Amino acid sequence: MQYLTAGESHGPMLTGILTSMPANVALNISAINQQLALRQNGYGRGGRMKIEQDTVTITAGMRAGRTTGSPLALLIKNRDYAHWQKIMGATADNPDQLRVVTRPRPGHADLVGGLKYDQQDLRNILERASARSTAMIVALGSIAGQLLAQLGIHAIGYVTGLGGQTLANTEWPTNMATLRAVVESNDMRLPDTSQVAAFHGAVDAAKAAHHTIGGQITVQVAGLIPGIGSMQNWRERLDGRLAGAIVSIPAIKAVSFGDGPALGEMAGNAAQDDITWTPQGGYTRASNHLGGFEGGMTNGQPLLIHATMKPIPTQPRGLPTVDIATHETAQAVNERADVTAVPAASLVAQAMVQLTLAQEITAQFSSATLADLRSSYQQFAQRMQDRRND
Ligand SMILES: Cc1cc2nc3c(=O)[nH]c(=O)nc-3n(C[C@H](O)[C@H](O)[C@H](O)COP(=O)(O)O)c2cc1C
Ligand SMILES: C=C(O[C@@H]1CC(C(=O)O)=C[C@@H](OP(=O)(O)O)[C@H]1O)C(=O)O
Repeated sequence: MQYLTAGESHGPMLTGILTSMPANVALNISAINQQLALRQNGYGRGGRMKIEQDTVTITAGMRAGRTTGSPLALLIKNRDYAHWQKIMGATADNPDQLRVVTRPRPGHADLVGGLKYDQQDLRNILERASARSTAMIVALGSIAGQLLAQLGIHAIGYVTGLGGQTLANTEWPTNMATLRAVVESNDMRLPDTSQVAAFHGAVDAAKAAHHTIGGQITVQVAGLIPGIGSMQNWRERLDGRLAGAIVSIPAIKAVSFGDGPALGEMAGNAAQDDITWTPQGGYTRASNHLGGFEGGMTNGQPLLIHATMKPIPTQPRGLPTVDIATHETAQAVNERADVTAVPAASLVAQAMVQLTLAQEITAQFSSATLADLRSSYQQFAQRMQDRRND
């Protein structure tokens, strides 16, 4: 399974391709659109999210509501394109309307990208570096999620910290359906709704102070059997592949599993997950310090993946920079921006986890059709279960 996206932030549309999706999966398009709406809904987003109303159109790989096994092609239109058509250079004969960007923003791709691709107009970099592309990632991830759900695997991304404020309570629901209902009930994607007002306050304070904030995200995955991924070679370690996928999300600067950085401070005998066995339940663990991975393989515990998002780089009061046209000291361009996008990024992280798991599972098991995948996955699950009980 492979996926790619194309499209500029203020261009006409985003395009996505997803290959090797098993045949005969009934896709729920309104469920994809619901995820797109949730991605837009996060508290702290800028004016752009008032313009867009993302919905997906699937133009290939599906007939009569079911996948055919052919590559899926997706498109999401950019409503904002109506305002940017001239600036985006829809025709070659309007160079004076291009609104050239020459003052790169520290923390964005503008300067390095401009140098690398030899662009004097940094818009040619920022348009594609923009996290607008994450709308398509969420659509693709939702499709991967629908496939995983057929195997009883469910992922949810949520926010656990914002601008230095972190959730103290770790007693939020462990049942995935309840957790999802709580997370999707509030525009901060918090698993603890008693904290929503405080987190809104952090966004409001940042906005009033003319700066931006980052935060902390967790993606939790339930229902995975042990033995997905492998210790045989570094590329096959699933925890490594997930970490790479998460860090590829714009503005994500750190990723960890289970107790994460705290593991480095713990005594060795307290940092592992002791193994127990009962005739009824087979092998079990009383704890999940390691976040569901041993040797790069799932160990049957829920996955707990944490990510840190840096503050949005575009500042209402542009940061010190250099104008690339003159080399003079300048104030960075102030494109309209989000105060924070941690809630949206938690959905993007969820999508990247869904895509990576779907990639891994369709590679490990026979997957031309959903029936093939189900039977080979269940056969393996049974073998792991038998081993646990023998
Ligand atoms: C959902 C989402 C929304 C974002 N919104 C903005 C924004 O409004 N303004 C901005 O400067 N950066 C925004 N970013 C972050 C930039 O896209 C990112 O910092 C930039 O592409 C450089 O990549 P890097 O931070 O990974 O180095 C957003 C990121 C995400 C995931
Ligand atoms: C468009 C999206 O996010 C954008 C990501 C982004 C950036 O620089 O990454 C900059 C902003 O775009 P604009 O300059 O048009 O306001 C965000 O709104 C989106 O999430 O759909």
